[in-house]
Amino acid sequence: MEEVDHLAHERNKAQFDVEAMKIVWAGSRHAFEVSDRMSRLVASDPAFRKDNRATLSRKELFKNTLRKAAYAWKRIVELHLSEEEASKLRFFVDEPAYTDLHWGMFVPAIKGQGTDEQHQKWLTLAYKMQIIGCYAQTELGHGSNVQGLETTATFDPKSDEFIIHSPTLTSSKWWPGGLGKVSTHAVIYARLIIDGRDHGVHGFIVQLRSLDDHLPLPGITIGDIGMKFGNGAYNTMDNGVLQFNHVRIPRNQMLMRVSQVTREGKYVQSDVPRQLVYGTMVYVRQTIVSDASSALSRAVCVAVRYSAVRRQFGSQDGGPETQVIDYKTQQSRLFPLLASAYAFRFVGEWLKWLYMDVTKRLQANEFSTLPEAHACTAGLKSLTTTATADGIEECRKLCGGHGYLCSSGLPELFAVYVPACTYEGDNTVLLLQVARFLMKTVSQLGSGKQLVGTTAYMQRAEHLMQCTSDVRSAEDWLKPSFILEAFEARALRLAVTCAKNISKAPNPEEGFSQLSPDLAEAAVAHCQLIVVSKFIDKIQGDIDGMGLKEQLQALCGIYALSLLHKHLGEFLSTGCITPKQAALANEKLRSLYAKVRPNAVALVDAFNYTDHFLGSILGRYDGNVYPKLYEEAWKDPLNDSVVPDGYHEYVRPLLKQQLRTAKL
Ligand SMILES: CCCCCCCCCCCCCCCCCCCCCCC/C=C/C(=O)SCCNC(=O)CCNC(=O)[C@H](O)C(C)(C)COP(=O)(O)OP(=O)(O)OC[C@H]1O[C@@H](n2cnc3c(N)ncnc32)[C@H](O)[C@@H]1OP(=O)(O)O
Ligand SMILES: Cc1cc2nc3c(=O)[nH]c(=O)nc-3n(C[C@H](O)[C@H](O)[C@H](O)COP(=O)(O)OP(=O)(O)OC[C@H]3O[C@@H](n4cnc5c(N)ncnc54)[C@H](O)[C@@H]3O)c2cc1C
Repeated sequence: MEEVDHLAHERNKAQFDVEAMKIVWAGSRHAFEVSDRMSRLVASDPAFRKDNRATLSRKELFKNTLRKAAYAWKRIVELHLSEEEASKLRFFVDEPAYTDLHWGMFVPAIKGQGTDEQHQKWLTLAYKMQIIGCYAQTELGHGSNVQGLETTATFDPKSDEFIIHSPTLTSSKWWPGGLGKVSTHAVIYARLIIDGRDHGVHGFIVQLRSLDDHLPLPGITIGDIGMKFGNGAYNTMDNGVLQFNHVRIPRNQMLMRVSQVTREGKYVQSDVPRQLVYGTMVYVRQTIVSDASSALSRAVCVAVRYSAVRRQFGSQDGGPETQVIDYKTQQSRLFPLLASAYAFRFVGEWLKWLYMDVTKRLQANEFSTLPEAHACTAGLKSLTTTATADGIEECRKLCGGHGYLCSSGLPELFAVYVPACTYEGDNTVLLLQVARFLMKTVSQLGSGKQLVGTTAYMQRAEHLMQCTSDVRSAEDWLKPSFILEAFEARALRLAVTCAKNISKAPNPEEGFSQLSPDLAEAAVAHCQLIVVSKFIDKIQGDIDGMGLKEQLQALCGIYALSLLHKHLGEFLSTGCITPKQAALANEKLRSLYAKVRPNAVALVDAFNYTDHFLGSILGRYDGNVYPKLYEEAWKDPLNDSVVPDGYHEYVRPLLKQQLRTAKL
């Protein structure tokens, strides 16, 4: 039967070159080609089927993931895939697995915190997956407060070993992915004790299970922590619990780049800052920002396509009803999310550059940009994951009742995604880290110290503290200088107000604690400024292709002005803009929605997602939603029989009883 594209009329309206936008979205032609090839490879291979996850039991689900991971690895080896290709393949397989922690945290922890000899020994094995590792930091009693971890690593000079021990129930490692059932090794974090003295938390490589029979080694108790939120979803991962009972490891298994313990038991701190022990988290937070744009774009792709298919009300003279995407309320909820997906993509690209830059500097023992890298990765991780989790849920609502079906793909996407607000640092805890960085920066204002990077705008404090916006028309709100000034003034004024209020407290710590809700808002304002400014930078760079710049300008305007609208109280109360200017911003926003409307479907096509990856009947490329929803319903196991199991035991007796009652 001939395939019909129910969204063809939408695609024909596009005013820009979609193929060129695919390249901008991917980052480069090369990145696009890799991504396109890997997505097709996965989509065309039945071994990567994923439409049955919600109906599998935990054991079936987990075994299925083990099978996929082994098969993916086999394909990676057979096809000689590069690191870039392999990680794209993993992305399109779209299933959390122990391999994420092995490649995403265990390997980077050894790379970042290990010595050359340690790299030689452990990375050689890890790269071939001859050992499988995880990242065991969090404990039952402490996750956010890393300095509060209780596991101990006591140096025994007689045997030249560390004794790893869990002294309390709350010191049990709890949450590490891959730990529960698969990992043979872990990088664990424990307090280093030498001669009774506590030197704080350090990383150690510990073997957990036998490489012969996979049984836990002596002194180790280990298991899975149980089912998590949602069907399928993150339950493909074996998040684990681990206790040590005086387990001995050789001294050379402490990760010794940051500090060393000598044969004599002397603790030596190198010039490298202690915070490098937290380096793996900085790396992963940076990757999470790009992942946010992927998750949000996926939800938005579903919601935009379905909103163009779905019609409700407004039929005139028996004609078709209105497409729900034409309702202004639908646009005002959906288009800021579409704009955010693009915004997070570009800020993710920039953050990757920042991370690579700081890594190069660290290798050359230049540590000055580390605090900014920490603040940016922490803050942007927090901002983008919160917005993405909320955005996925909003997309579900934008799809009405059908969004609640698993076959929409949105419930599982939300369930898999939402822990990103917690893992790699609780989002509020991370905002407070940004706030500390901002308070330090504000305290340096007027000291003559040159401010660089993302806080360079504070250098113009004198102007930004007293300026009012010069916006006079709705059109003015499209000018980058007006947008930037409003966001800079708001961020600076919120930070300075916090600093002033902290200074009135009996001591800075008490003041910081009292002001923490305001500080978190100041941190959000600073991070939003970063995202807006990186979006503007992107547009001002080289962008080739018919109509691309216009579309990206519209999306950038929507991103910035919808935030301005959402946080209007802050912009007005800090006196950055007037109520009249706020009304003009809203007027501009409405006109931008109208500009994006005919391009909306093409703007999500530019993500280049296959139907396999989207996993959503509502988001199908061809828009053929209703027949497929109908077909899908019949596949549910409940429909295997006309009369359900349990009818004769539980329903029929009730019905009979009602009959008897009715006769009375
Ligand atoms: C089926 C599929 C099969 C496919 C198979 C394919 C196979 C191959 C494919 C290969 C593909 C690769 C795929 C890779 C995928 C990668 C994906 C990764 C997946 C990730 C999943 C996530 C899992 C989750 C993991 C975790 O959650 S790990 C635990 C995280 N924990 C936290 O984040 C804890 C949060 N807490 C903290 O960070 C800190 O404790 C704190 C910062 C909150 C406070 O710390 P502390 O008390 O020490 O600090 P202070 O406030 O006193 O500050 C001291 C100073 O230090 C500075 N600081 C703090 N942190 C840092 C830092 N990180 N860096 C630098 N500086 C830091 C502060 O600013 C202070 O500075 P100052 O003194 O100047 O003020
Ligand atoms: C799916 C998943 C996978 C994970 N994978 C791993 C892994 O592989 N390895 C690993 O080591 N860990 C892992 N974790 C653990 C994760 O890193 C922690 O759960 C996370 O860092 C949050 O810490 P917590 O659980 O201690 O939260 P808590 O700190 O107990 O947070 C509870 C509440 O207290 C608030 N709060 C805490 N401290 C402060 C403060 N100072 N000021 C204001 N409010 C505060 C928080 O905002 C939050 O609202 C994983 C977690 C999840 C959910």
